[in-house]
Amino acid sequence: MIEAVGLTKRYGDKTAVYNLSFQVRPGAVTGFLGPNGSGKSTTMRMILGLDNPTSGQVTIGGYPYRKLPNAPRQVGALLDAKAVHGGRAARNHLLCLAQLSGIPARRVDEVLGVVGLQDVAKKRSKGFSLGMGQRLGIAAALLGDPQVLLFDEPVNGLDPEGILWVRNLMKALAAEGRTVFVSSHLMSEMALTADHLIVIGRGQLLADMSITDFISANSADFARVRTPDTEPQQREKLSSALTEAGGHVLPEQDGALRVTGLPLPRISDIAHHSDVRLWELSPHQASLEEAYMRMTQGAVDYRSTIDQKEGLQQPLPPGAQPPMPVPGQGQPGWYAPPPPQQGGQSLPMPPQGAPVQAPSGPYAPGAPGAPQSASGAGTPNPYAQPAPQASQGSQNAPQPAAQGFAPPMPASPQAPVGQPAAAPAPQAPQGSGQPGPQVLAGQASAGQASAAGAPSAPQTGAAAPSAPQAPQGPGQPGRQAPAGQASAAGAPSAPQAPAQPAAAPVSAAPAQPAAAAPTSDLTKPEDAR
Ligand SMILES: Nc1ncnc2c1ncn2[C@@H]1O[C@H](COP(=O)(O)OP(=O)(O)OP(=O)(O)O)[C@@H](O)[C@H]1O
Repeated sequence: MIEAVGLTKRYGDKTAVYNLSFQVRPGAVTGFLGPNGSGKSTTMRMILGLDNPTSGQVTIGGYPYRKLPNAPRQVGALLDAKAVHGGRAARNHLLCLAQLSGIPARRVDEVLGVVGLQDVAKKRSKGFSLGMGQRLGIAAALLGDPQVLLFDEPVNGLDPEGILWVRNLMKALAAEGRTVFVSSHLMSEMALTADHLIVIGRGQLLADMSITDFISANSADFARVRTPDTEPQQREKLSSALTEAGGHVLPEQDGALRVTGLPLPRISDIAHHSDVRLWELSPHQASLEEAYMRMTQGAVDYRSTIDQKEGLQQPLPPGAQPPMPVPGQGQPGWYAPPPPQQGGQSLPMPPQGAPVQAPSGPYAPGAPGAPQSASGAGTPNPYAQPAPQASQGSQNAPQPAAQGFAPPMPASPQAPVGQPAAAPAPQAPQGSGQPGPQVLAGQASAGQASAAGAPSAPQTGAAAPSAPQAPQGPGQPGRQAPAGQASAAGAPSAPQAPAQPAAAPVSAAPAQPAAAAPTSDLTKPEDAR
């Protein structure tokens, strides 16, 4: 299990992650979502010990990554598929990583087969397509047959078949009882892959719940009603009748009506009593994408100047006033109103200028049963800056609710974090200038090139150079070394982290290994080479 408590990361005056607390449990695929720049990669880097938290902590199986014995055998990661030595053949690349971790060479061929790169194993990776690079990165993550896997945008660049393969692979890995944490911007893919979601916006926790709960909490069922296209007056008549009955009616682009607030049988009765014929009356639920957009749109930092949130809002008829939010149903104009219990206040984000509110949710510091934040709680909320004057409205500024058709945000869209912060000067390496553990970034599961004579360390997925982490000292295996199995008791077959905190897996007992999943036996020390 991965557990973050009060995790905060600042780069100079830029707060990338703020007071983040969550758990990623074994036996499930946990999706990690958030708009661009919301702090996903930074969080993943902190999980992998590639960045130090400014405050708070994150552990894997109860240990910070750097203190995990034989981490490459316990944790595999794909952060940046391009973080490979391009001049090295795919197989040799994996072989280097395997050697650093004491993984038998035969495992290299296994994972090459698993990712479908066996035919190009001897080709240099610099000639690889984006998708082939992703596959190589996934192979590296699987190399140590780890119990915990992190993937940052794993389907990036993959063709449909590759996407399907990754989806099945993630599910199979989770079904084996592994912890699978995966970020993606592809909502449709997440909807098909993830069991649980952690959503962040501007570095703060927005949601931590099952995918079904997330959709129902951020959307609501609605009905599509269609009257004969040839009789527009029927549509008007029905629209009035439904509104009179307490429904909320919005026009769909194809001429249908989107009705919320009334059950289908009631809509049918009203149509019948109004003597209106129906061509369609169908129930609908918002998609994950709609729910996600609805939740996060106020936390989007980077938005096109021509983006009018098209598709999220119904255009207002000429001269019409924006509808008022409906208590218990949120703001009309969105795909669907929020569920009554949410009252349109689904984002646990602090109001502008308000005192710091720790993220709510089951794992929020201070919540019953929640781990206490080591620090971070009580620190000033970096987002609680004075709101800009309306006249200064920046493109990045979240749209305040006063704009009528903005979605029902919680107390406030945050004051804008502002432009992307210039990267602060990278911190001085604390070590001797060796390529630090960040060389593992691309494939953190296994030692990356440093010890294998590879060129300078590839950085993680983040654009800005993260501070080189202190090497753990010459000769110290750290994450690069193939140290014995984590459980140290010489039981390498059990890649469970020691002192696993008691936390029930989300899903039941691990299922049977799936065919696609790596199942090689890395348990015998003598197998290591
Ligand atoms: N090394 C760094 N120095 C300075 N700022 C950084 C650094 N790394 C990340 N940031 C900033 O922290 C914020 C979060 O970045 P991060 O890469 O974690 O976001 P993300 O959610 O992964 O974004 P995306 O979806 O675009 O990949 C951004 O504003 C980014 O500019």
